[in-house]
Amino acid sequence: MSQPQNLIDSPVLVALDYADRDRALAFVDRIDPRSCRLKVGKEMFTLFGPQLVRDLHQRGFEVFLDLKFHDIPNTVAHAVAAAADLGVWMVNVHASGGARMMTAAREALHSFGAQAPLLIAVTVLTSMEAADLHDIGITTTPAEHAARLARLTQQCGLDGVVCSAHEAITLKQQLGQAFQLVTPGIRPAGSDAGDQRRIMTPLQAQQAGVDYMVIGRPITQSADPSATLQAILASLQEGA
Ligand SMILES: O=C(O)c1cc(=O)[nH]c(=O)n1[C@@H]1O[C@H](COP(=O)(O)O)[C@@H](O)[C@H]1O
Repeated sequence: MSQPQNLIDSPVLVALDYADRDRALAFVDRIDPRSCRLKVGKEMFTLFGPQLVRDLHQRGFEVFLDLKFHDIPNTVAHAVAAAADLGVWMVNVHASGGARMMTAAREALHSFGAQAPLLIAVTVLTSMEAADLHDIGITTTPAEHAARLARLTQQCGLDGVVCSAHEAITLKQQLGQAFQLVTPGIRPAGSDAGDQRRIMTPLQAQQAGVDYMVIGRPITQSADPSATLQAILASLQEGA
């Protein structure tokens, strides 16, 4: 295990969603590991596997392994333990996998002690709105459904949830400050929403009390990704 010990204070998690490893690393090599953490998701992990995570660790970055595990409890428990073996800083599952699945995932991390990654659960994807939930038989609002899944996640002893920044204020009130909120669907003013639906600007998310904000395309697809990241960090510092 080669987990970097950055102890960084930045709330920004850059979603490293590139199909090209060289382009991804060219960006990574231009930024400081103290300025953000990196999220490796399904695209890059499928293309480049665990070696990519090791390469990022070697460069001093902490990594959120975003594979959103959702399977039978035994399979998810082993997958989460494999992520811990890789030394990642954070790993996630889908809360809709249910209480037994989330509990199995948490128990799989016991033996890692203080080296265990943060374990969080996805509530309602930020790309989903009420009509999408309705299609799959859920008739409550995204906010109500996210709150229900977040409560279940906390009861199972996980560290926090992935949700929309729109839900942050209510979830912090209901579940307490220590329960970590990770919010994708972050769009600096004027940037394209793309497939995201429940969005907020970085500053609004910070003011709503989120712990970590995931930002992908507004940074990675900008003409100068490292300058865009710096501008976002500066706007957050001004607002703090
Ligand atoms: O778990 C996630 O990170 C996640 C959950 C969610 O509800 N919505 C969501 O967008 N994500 C991830 O966050 C990133 C958002 O990227 P951008 O939309 O490009 O900023 C992507 O890598 C998604 O896979």
